[in-house]
Amino acid sequence: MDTLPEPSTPAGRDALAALLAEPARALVALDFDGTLADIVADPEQARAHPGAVPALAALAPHVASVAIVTGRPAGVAVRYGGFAGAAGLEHLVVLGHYGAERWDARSGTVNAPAPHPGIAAARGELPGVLDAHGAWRGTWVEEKGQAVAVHTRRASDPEAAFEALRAPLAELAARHGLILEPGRLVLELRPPGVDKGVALEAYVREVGARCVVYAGDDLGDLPAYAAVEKLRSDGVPGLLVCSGTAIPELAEQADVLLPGPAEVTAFLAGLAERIAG
Ligand SMILES: O=P(O)(O)OC[C@H]1O[C@H](O[C@H]2O[C@H](CO)[C@@H](O)[C@H](O)[C@H]2O)[C@H](O)[C@@H](O)[C@@H]1O
Repeated sequence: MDTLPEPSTPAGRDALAALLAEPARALVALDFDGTLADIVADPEQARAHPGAVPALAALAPHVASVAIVTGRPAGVAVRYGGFAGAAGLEHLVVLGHYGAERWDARSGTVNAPAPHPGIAAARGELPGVLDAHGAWRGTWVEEKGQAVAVHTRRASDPEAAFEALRAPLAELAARHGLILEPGRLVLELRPPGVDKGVALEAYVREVGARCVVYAGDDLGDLPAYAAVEKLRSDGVPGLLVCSGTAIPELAEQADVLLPGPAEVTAFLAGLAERIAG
């Protein structure tokens, strides 16, 4: 990316200017699937764009921190991202399970809470609930450890399966003290208590960032966007980047709208280049 895209809003332009003026005080936080990795039919085949690690590694030494904030288990995002042991990413942090888990490149370890008992109970009932509501051909269950997700992308009618399963899965989640987290053709049953907004705000405080960039593509990124809006109202400049237009609410709020992970990667590389001069 020879020239950085001009943010479409005054707040976005202020944030980009603040970042370029004082990069050492900035946090750059990114979602994984759909933002750094292309959306693919099989979630186990998702991998970071080949330019993502080099771009993040070029940027990281210039900013206060680079973090991945994902709905994936932290260890899975580290593996699919190719983040472990990457030169330049020695301080990378991955906040997984919407912030409930954390992997630190410094230690190479994942910190995770005790599993919520509702997950095992809901998992046990899930096949019966799926059967009772159409047993959509091609529906796939992702075992996430701290959560369980029902994917409809490969169902015979992905949107219809998503809509048909939404209410029964919300009911199953509620019965076991869980919440239903909807995403791009995925319905996830997970413990309550944390979201990407809570995680982002806490991490901003931890690193003392005075400027934030957040990039995302999905419904689960809306709380992070809201956290950036709140930080802005507290005087911390924030730049909202959206990858793709799958979620119109996100695209409409963004200061910078990019087509997908290839362009997000180019944007990160462009930032690094501009900062390095
Ligand atoms: O917070 P994220 O990093 O964006 O993770 C959100 C969910 O991403 C994955 O599902 C999505 O990507 C899959 C692979 O491209 C795609 O097949 C699926 O339709 C998408 O919803 C992942 O499987 C989930 O566990 C994450 O919560």
